[in-house]
Amino acid sequence: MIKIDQLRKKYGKMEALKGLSLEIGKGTVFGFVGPNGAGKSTTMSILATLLEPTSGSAYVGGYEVTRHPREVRKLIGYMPDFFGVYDNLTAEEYLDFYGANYDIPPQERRQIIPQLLELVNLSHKRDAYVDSLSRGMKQRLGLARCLVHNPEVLILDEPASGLDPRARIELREILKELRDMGKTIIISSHILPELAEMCDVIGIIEEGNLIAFGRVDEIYAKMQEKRVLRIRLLDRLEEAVIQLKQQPSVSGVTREGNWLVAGFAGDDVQQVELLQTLTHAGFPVAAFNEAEGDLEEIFLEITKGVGS
Ligand SMILES: Nc1ncnc2c1ncn2[C@@H]1O[C@H](COP(=O)(O)OP(=O)(O)OP(=O)(O)O)[C@@H](O)[C@H]1O
Repeated sequence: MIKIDQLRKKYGKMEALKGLSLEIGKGTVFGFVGPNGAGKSTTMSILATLLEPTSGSAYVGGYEVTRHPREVRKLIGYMPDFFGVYDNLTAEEYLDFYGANYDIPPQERRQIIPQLLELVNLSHKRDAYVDSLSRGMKQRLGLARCLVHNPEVLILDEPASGLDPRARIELREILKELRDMGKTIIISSHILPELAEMCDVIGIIEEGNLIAFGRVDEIYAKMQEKRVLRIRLLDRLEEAVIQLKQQPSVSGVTREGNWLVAGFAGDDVQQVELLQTLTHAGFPVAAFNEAEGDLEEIFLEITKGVGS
């Protein structure tokens, strides 16, 4: 659905994109991760036909963005990271205004707008002025705005930034609904775990280069292989080290005071079995838990070099 090929963008001497290439299939939720200034907004603006690349090409639904901007605009809904101010418009008027911009006839708009407000949980704010809405509500209204012409692709630039946890959950639920409707979604953030929950595929961009690209389920499968267990014993630590080293799922046992730290390649059932083995052998286990995996580190490790 989306193809980016050797995309470069220079702002004066500054090269914001240095030959970015990637492909996103139809119906995929793609998470675009990178620190501030990495080039996410630049890439998204090019896809949204608002910015010309210096060289390279980008396609949406088979249309090259610089050669067929009109066709591309019909296919996409774009939500920038900043909103303008709309002093005198209510939520409903705001959507109506954008619907009219897309030449949707008034009668059709009267049908679509209540549905959109319902989708983004803003039916009760239909007559509220846009400026009076909370940040989370404005984000949801912005999302409704990109949907007025029922686009196949959504390009959302940092939609979760500045939202409180509850507003983030609401946004995530709406994105799930949109994914179920078969939309292809590109969503950016500088926080990987935030995106991993709602995306199928993730790409990491740094200083205008794509440094990693991969499926989220593959990353989680890799995380399973790299689990770390922390076990606290009241006594008999050296004996327990020997016992643990005999288990095929355990590797690299080290001792930190009363704690044993062990690499573990197994599922939850095998983890329970390991605990049972220790307690049946009479070891005084006071604590048995799993250390949090570093998603970012594992992701980079398994997808290193992609795009370079
Ligand atoms: N209009 C512009 N003129 C000059 N430089 C720009 C312009 N827009 C962006 N840049 C620079 O290009 C680089 C990439 O910026 P971009 O906004 O694409 O990054 P980003 O990953 O979206 O970051 P953020 O999360 O901060 O939006 C940055 O160094 C930025 O300062």
